[in-house]
Amino acid sequence: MGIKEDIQKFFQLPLEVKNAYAQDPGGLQGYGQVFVVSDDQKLEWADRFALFTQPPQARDMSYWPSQPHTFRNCIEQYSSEVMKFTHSLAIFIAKTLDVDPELVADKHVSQVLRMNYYPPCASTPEKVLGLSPHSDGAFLTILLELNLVQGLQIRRHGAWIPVKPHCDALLVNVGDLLEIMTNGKYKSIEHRVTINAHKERLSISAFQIPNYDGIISPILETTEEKILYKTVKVEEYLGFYFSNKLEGKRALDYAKLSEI
Ligand SMILES: O=C(O)CCC(=O)C(=O)O
Ligand SMILES: [Fe+2]
Repeated sequence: MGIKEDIQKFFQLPLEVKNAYAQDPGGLQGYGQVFVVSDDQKLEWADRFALFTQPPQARDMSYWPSQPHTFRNCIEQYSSEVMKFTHSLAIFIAKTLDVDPELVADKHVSQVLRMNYYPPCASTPEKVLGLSPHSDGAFLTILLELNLVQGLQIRRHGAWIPVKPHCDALLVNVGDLLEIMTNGKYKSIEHRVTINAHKERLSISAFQIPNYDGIISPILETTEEKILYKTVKVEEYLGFYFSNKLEGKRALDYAKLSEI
């Protein structure tokens, strides 16, 4: 049994079983919604289940489901494979920037896995969103779509462009922290998820994040290069990111130096 089947089975479990892993109020881990910052906010058409998976000492096993019985194992394996993949990707990114790979090595050492279940909405699919427009606060996000239902869209020159689903491919999103670190040479991508009228959609996001107590500062290629972003504390940036409603790339304004 693989992770795709296990995620599907987990979301099919009765609500009271899933609720044994419910998020604490204000918490990020467990089963529930995300980014609920006020009572009168419009909710997203989705169920989610998030786990801190890396480094291993960050795990709280009380959130790791015992059903389906292969799930914990699958999560663990998937998590470590994605870590290896992200590491090669980060080295590749360092090469494209002509910087020492050591400089990026600690930027993706933490990982949060988030599993997303988007039920169909037969009556008014155009009136709901599975996930509001946002860019990811992470350094890199590795996304796997579990079935071939279209839903993910990216914003390009103001227009929403559907991303064709692939079940056998990993999709890589540049996150805000990579944008800051590259002084804007890699731009985080704004995206959202729409809802299908008849079919459910499932995906798993692996947010690759730097050490929580570290900092991110723009790496400059030349001394003449203008610095466009502030040096941010990772914990502070993510704290700011998670305490706000998702709103396009608004969170990144926090780190932008004003244009002169
Ligand atoms: O479900 C998807 O395709 C995207 C999920 C996503 O953007 C996220 O988890 O941040
Ligand atoms: Fe995202």
